[in-house]
Amino acid sequence: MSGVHSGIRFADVGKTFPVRGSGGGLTALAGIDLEIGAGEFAVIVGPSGCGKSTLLDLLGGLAEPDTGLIQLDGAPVRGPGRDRGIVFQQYALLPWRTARGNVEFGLEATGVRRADRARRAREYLDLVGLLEFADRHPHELSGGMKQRVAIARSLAYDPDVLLMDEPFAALDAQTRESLQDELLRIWRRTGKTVLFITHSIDEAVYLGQRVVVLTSRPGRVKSVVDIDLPGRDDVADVRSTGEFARYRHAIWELLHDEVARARELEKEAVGA
Ligand SMILES: Nc1ncnc2c1ncn2[C@@H]1O[C@H](COP(=O)(O)OP(=O)(O)OP(=O)(O)O)[C@@H](O)[C@H]1O
Repeated sequence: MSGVHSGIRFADVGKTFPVRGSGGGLTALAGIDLEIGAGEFAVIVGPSGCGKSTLLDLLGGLAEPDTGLIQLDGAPVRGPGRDRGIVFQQYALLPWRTARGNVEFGLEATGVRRADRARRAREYLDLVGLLEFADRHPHELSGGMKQRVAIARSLAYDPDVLLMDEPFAALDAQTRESLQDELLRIWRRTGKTVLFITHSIDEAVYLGQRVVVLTSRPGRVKSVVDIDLPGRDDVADVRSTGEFARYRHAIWELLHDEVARARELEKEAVGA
């Protein structure tokens, strides 16, 4: 929608939050260098509090970096925009609107004509398999369905990039796995660039073409792991394969020390 989508670039990005009463600051991210190609599915993992959400907020234009540069398609990010859709852990649906009404909501603000809104809402509810539930309100939908509505709502703008901050964390294991498959299917069909945050190593290995491991705070890129599971679509239960286990273990090892360090930091903060 915004010309040719050529990808995302973080160059030496840092973010420090002021700490009230101390005169100092808390550095959430420091020296982040990362490039994500157009159409790539990248997953970010890291210990709690290492700045994952902050990284996504910066790319979403919800916050500004203190140092460095974030570029989308070669141009600096200067605020939120319809070229980036965001899906959070909590569905953030409007309770008084139906599934269809929620998907149409964002389009209303952007001046899309009524007939076009209805067409797009139908198209994207169909894409997430919820066409039959279009007239239900959020309280009549399961958690997984609500999250699918939220995904449809983000996709309806036709953003180039989908930013997902632990979107499946609140769901039960089975629903989570089926939404992972659904997301992969949608990603393949739409060719969107996806940046996905998770705490689950399994989820990261299952979804990502690359898994970016961040250090404990301040978050830096510790390692980027290429995931190559060629048999993913042919194997009934790819999570049980030796290859999957090897990737899982490699990322676990990378994370292990960082999680321990993050715990120490937490203890120090409480003791301070
Ligand atoms: N607006 C803010 N003001 C002050 N501190 C903040 C703000 N937002 C985040 N932080 C702090 O910055 C650090 C990074 O937070 P962030 O939410 O990005 O981490 P995270 O890796 O997403 O954590 P989690 O895995 O627990 O969700 C944390 O220590 C957090 O307390």
